[in-house]
Amino acid sequence: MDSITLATPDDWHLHLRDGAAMADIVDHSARQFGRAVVMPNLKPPVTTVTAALEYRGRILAALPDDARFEPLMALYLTDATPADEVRRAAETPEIIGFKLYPAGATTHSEAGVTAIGKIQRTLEALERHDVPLLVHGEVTDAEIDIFDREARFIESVLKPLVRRFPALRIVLEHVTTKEGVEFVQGCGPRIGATITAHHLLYNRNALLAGGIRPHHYCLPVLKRESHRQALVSAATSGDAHFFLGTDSAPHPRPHKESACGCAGCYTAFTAVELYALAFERAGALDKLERFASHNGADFYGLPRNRGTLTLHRAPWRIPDALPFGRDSLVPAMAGEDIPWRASRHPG
Ligand SMILES: NC(=O)N[C@@H](CC(=O)O)C(=O)O
Ligand SMILES: [Zn+2]
Ligand SMILES: [Zn+2]
Repeated sequence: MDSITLATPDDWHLHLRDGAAMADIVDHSARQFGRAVVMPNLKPPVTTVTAALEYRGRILAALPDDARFEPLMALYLTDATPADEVRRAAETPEIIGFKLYPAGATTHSEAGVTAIGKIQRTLEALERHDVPLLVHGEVTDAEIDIFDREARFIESVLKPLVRRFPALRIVLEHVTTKEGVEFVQGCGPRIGATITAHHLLYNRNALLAGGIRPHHYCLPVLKRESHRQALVSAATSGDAHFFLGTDSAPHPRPHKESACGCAGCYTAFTAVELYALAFERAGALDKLERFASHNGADFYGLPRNRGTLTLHRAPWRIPDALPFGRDSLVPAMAGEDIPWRASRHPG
């Protein structure tokens, strides 16, 4: 196959940061996606509808005039989120949901939720107003092995949560394990999961074999090959529970290439091309459109996009680095050739 055309895809999990750095990267997403869920883990975190709408305004202002890109804002849940903020979010179409970061789990999660028991009233309000809960699904206990943190979260937090709030819509963000995939497959249509391109393409050897590769360090951390295979099966199955979320998470190069490097892979520059590579390797390019363009919109009850994106087989070399505010940024597969090239045709 030399080209494949999809309905315009969406990115249901994206980090854009803010300020000059954001302005340097936001168009990478807008060139490929119709919409993106913009994560709220700024400093300080985006905890209110007002702050999210201001942030959204800065994103739109940084885009080229002819861009057709709709940021859908996630709010950052804290121990102190008032039920009233949930009501305001439910009344604001630009807000897609609330993001649960267990405190200490990942980048800028310090202000996150310290114990699920502390937010029961907020969860009740989310369920009542039908506002989705987006979850970074890892426990944070220092004694739990980092490769087991997602599986433990599913047993100790997610399963009880789903039982207690059966009508709550929940997205297990950036699922990385067989346990996560199997849990979501067994749930009804109110539970979904995003899958990143890097977790489809790489296992933990890419991080640790033959040298430590900080640009492959992200959270949840890359897992062993059997988990990657479970993710590929889920993404390419057509199962409506699973949809595209890059978790593209840019960090300045010196913060990645460091004795204590930050977590996050920058995949937005070639996002759909990376997914196409993973689907092609699985012999499932025909399933890419459902995963990238249909399932997420259906889960959120939003219309599918008009317009299309075409992937041409036209190998090209990904740059070694990109501008990122005062610094630079190393994209996924920097310096390597990628077989597909995406071009978007807004409808
Ligand atoms: N995925 C990551 O490794 N990092 C994300 C945070 C997150 O999504 O957990 C970031 O904001 O840098
Ligand atoms: Zn996360
Ligand atoms: Zn993320």
